[in-house]
Amino acid sequence: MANRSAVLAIINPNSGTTSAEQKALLRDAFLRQADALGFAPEVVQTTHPGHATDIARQAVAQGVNRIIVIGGDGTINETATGLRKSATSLGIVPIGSGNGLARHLGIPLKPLQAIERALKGRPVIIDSGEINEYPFFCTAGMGFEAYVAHEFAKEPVRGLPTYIRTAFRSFWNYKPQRFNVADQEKELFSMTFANAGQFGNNAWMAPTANISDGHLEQCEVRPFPTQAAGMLAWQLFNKSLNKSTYWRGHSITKATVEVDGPLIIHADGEPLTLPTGKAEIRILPGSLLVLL
Ligand SMILES: Nc1ncnc2c1ncn2[C@@H]1O[C@H](COP(=O)(O)OP(=O)(O)OP(=O)(O)O)[C@@H](O)[C@H]1O
Repeated sequence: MANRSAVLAIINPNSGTTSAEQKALLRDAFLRQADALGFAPEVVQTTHPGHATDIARQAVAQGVNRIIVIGGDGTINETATGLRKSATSLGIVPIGSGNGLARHLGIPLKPLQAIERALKGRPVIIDSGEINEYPFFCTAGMGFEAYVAHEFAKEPVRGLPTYIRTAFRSFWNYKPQRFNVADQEKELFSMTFANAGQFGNNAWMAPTANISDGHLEQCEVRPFPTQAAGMLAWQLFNKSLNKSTYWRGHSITKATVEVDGPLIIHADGEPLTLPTGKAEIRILPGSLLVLL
């Protein structure tokens, strides 16, 4: 028999709210479909945070062509980190809480369809971003969205209902922050660096972001009166936040943001803290192959 092309699936047992049984069914479906299509499939389950990056790097070194993540944006981030600037393509089977990258790219949200897409799809080049040493593929940001990411990480249960509750509670506790951006002091509710247009769950912070144009969208939301919150939330999910007078966005390739004291940020929803208070953001054009 001719040599079969290797395809590796990485499963995060901790992603989203899918049960262990459902994940086992997806693993079996992946193995079956890949085998039927003539691949030599293998599955690895992550055992700890950061594990997916190591697995991906090892697979790249072994010349594996396709790596398929069965997980959420955090696991996709970790895997894609190991694949940047390599010839190995990333397939996405979204089972996370937000699935921002999959939604932006139009990848099916039904896992069986997504498996088929990843196995039959062709590699398409996209950009990625970096905030200090942390890569991101969807969005990175600071202000309210970072505050929510840090609060969400403290919750014992993941998933959309928990996220909504956390965001709602955070809104009442959060105070807009002062940022120094390009030597200009500004008070902002939030600041986002968008490679993809949305955070996940169709919350479109950057409705016009193009994931392969060699630029990030820097989106700023000014502080707003409480009575404007409903309209802003509606525009966020209606993909029309760029029509709001509180929103401002422009295309960048790099940016520097500073605050007094440690800066809390997120990269693809993962909560991080920059102890120096300084964030350097940049685009890495055409740095990842995604199976579409
Ligand atoms: N075996 C494991 N045990 C515990 N945590 C893990 C394990 N493997 C990976 N992780 C961590 O789980 C976190 C969450 O995973 P993931 O992003 O896939 O799901 P999610 O958060 O539910 O989805 P989304 O990012 O779409 O909200 C990641 O930060 C990853 O580092």
